[in-house]
Amino acid sequence: MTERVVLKLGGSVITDKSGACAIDHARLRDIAEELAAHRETALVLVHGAGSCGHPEARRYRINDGLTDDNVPGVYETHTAVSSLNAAVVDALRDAGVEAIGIHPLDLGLAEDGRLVSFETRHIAEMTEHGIVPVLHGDVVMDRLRGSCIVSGDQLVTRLAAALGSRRVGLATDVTGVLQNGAVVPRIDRSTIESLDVGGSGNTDVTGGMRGKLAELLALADAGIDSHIFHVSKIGRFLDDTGHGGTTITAKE
Ligand SMILES: Nc1ncnc2c1ncn2[C@@H]1O[C@H](COP(=O)(O)OP(=O)(O)OP(=O)(O)O)[C@@H](O)[C@H]1O
Ligand SMILES: C=C(C)CCOP(=O)(O)O
Repeated sequence: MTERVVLKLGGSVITDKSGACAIDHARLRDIAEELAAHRETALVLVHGAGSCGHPEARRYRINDGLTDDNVPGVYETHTAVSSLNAAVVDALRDAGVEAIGIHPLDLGLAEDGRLVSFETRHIAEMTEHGIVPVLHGDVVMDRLRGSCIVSGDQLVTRLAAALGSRRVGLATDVTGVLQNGAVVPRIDRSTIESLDVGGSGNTDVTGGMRGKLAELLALADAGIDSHIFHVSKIGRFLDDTGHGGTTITAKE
């Protein structure tokens, strides 16, 4: 079976998270060039929402559930993050990567904030043909709440488990998980207690770094390690030559 790599581009690296849907096209071009140089890798790409989705999700209180007042927020949030998805796909295609956008709203169903169904067999099939599926954190219909936000981080864990991926990376705007300014090289359930991990510095409805680590520790429990590193180290992660960030692993 093809060894698939699941890579998430943090919303903080492809948008200016303090602005209003401010897409960093120059950064996207650089990332796309790097990924084009690794065309032999069977890649499944996920990206976060950054400033294209988090502000809408917060404004319409999507995670609190749907009421008569906030139904348009499903459209507004999905449209914002879909515009970012189109920009990511365009940048990749311009660099010669056979990328195609996939929207979780179309194929997922959640219950109390967690995906309960999510088709991945077509995604596996795409990678067999050199297609790079590009998914994103999204608003998803929820059987209990009406709707919820499924983060790119939740998608990463879901995809890695479903596709049997052993290489899972999250590129962010920080060099890794930091403690007193220094990168913590390894985190497991026993060491996380002693760390000071917060949310995001900007609008973020999915828990920032704290939410990310909760997802990745659950993935580690299922036997799959993952890596958080600076976006400039994507090439080194793909080459497995040392990303200098944090590895999230099961307790030894
Ligand atoms: N101990 C910590 N080490 C590193 N970053 C931390 C820590 N605690 C909080 N953070 C914050 O977490 C942020 C990264 O999480 P964030 O969710 O913003 O990333 P992202 O995945 O790029 O964004 P998005 O959720 O939009 O995809 C950092 O920019 C930093 O502000
Ligand atoms: C806010 C939306 C639409 C998705 C959030 O995904 P994340 O940026 O990966 O947390």
